Amino acid sequence: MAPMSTTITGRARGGEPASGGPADSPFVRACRRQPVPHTPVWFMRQAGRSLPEYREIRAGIPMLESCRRPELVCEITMQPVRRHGVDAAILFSDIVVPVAAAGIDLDIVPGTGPVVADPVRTAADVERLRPITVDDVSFVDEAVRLLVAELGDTPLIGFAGAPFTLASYLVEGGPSRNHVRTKALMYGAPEVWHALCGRLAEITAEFLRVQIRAGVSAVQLFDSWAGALSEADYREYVLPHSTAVLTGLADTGVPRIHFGVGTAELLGAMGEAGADVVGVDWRTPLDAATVRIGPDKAVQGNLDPCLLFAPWPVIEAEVRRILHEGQAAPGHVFNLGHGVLPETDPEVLTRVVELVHDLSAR
Ligand SMILES: Cc1c2[nH]c(c1CCC(=O)O)Cc1[nH]c(c(CCC(=O)O)c1C)Cc1[nH]c(c(CCC(=O)O)c1C)Cc1[nH]c(c(C)c1CCC(=O)O)C2
Repeated sequence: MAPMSTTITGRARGGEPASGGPADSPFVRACRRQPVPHTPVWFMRQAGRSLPEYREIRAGIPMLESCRRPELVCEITMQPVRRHGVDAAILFSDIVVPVAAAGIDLDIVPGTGPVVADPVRTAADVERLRPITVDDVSFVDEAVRLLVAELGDTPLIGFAGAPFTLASYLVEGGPSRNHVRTKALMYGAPEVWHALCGRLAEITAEFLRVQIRAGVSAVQLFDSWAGALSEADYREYVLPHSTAVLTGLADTGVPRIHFGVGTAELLGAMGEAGADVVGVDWRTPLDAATVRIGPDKAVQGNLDPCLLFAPWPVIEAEVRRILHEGQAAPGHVFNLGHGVLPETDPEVLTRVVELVHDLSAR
């Protein structure tokens, strides 16, 4: 990793790629559907419990507290970059960080996920979500600035949770299998639902703008649980809010990635929300996904995270297949179809990075 010796000048503005720097990296170029020297690769949840160095440095520090310490965020974000040689870093944070900053009392419980003390289910509850400014998440601003200086030519991905996925945690009060209460609110009190998602869209957009102003090279909007919806309901209840977030960032010129799980039927609609890149899970081959998404967007994915537990020849064959199918798209960022599982052998991840680079070298 080349240390950064001068000020950052390589970042793209207004969609014009500068030469050198992260804006000219294979990852950002692939997002923009430009020619690349090799297919770039990173992994969702690459920073986390699969790494012994992560478990060591996090020991005794609660998750949300870790997200609020810029030096620690910087170190955890760097760990997978150093170890695996991935083409992008992703900020160590969580989708509920801006919601906590907006005034919602919540915690991230190990082995469970986000837990909300008083779930949001009425119009009065929605009022508890106040808008955020950079001052509410100054630790994120600081962490991104530290990272951009340390990463040099390696791009940093900022991220946020999309309104539906955030709303699901807020309405259910925690992780949910069927999103029953969320859907009950959506169908039963659509005006409350839209007010909630409208506020979440504003918070999310500001959270992403803070990261963009601090220097991230791309952003990913995680709508992890959108696959629970039919396309018709997605279009009616979710798409307007995700569109507000993504199209609201168009003026920044920073590539936008939009990802969800189980979204085979939603890929076209998710692309319409204003993404440059659509993330695809392992259920849909990338060539089929490209037909649904259209020829003007790149794709990201889509190795099944469970495949990393298979014998190496099986993994190798799958990586080859995905690289081949990814050629149907105008740009391909190699990734998993969802996050790295905590039990994953990190050495396998490193080998996958090498393999993707070797097989795709042009
Ligand atoms: C749904 C969602 C959440 N958080 C996130 C999503 C969207 C992505 C997805 O679909 O997986 C996003 C997220 N959360 C985290 C990142 C860090 C960056 C990365 O390396 O990808 C990112 C991008 C760190 C984290 N966020 C969390 C951890 C684990 C906390 C720990 O290490 O103790 C990490 C590394 C906690 C968390 N936070 C959440 C869950 C479901 C969990 C796991 C709970 C558990 O199994 O312990 C909510």
